[in-house]
Amino acid sequence: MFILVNLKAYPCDPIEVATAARDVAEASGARIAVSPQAADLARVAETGVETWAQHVSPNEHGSHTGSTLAEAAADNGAEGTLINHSEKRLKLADIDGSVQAGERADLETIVCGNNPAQIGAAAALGPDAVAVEPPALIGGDVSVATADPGIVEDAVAAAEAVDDDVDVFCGAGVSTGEDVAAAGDLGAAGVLLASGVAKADDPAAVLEDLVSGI
Ligand SMILES: O=C[C@H](O)COP(=O)(O)O
Repeated sequence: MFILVNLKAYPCDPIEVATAARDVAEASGARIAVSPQAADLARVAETGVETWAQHVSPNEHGSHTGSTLAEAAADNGAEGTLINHSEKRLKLADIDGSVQAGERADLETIVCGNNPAQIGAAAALGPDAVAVEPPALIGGDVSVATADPGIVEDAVAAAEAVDDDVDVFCGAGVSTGEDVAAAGDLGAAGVLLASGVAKADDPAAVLEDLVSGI
């Protein structure tokens, strides 16, 4: 199970979380990545933790003010990128373009979707993985794997029906090792989480608990 921690725009210290994630990953052998704000990519990557962008634009180099180029993310240490997160929705053509941009820059790609139908459509665009996140459960304290296990199972089936090379992640409300284990039991290859770590008083302790569920 891959544990991907999205720091969103929470007022946490990205270096504290990155350092804790690196240490827990090294001690446990678990795959843990941290996804900070674009402006923090380089200094988070310098800690040695696996670093992901929260978004990349579909654009190539050119007159695209305000864009986040996949190449720039990669040059600043990103190894992968989220695309179409529930809080950064894109048009279909732009999701496709961002997946291609990620591939162009050698970034791993995870396309997010709200439900199994969107997950099937996302899988058809050829990302490395997709992540199902019911918006109503994001930021809450009940894991998607507990509150709505069917949506995870249906997302796994939807992706598999399109392309069984595309891994399925789930996210929303994941904060414990039990949540990670439950997600794995439903067929998820990883979890996408944010508030459980980014808002924690002791991110290292939460990460240690999370990896206990792998
Ligand atoms: O990117 C992370 C997801 O939106 C889940 O967020 P959450 O763990 O705060 O529910």
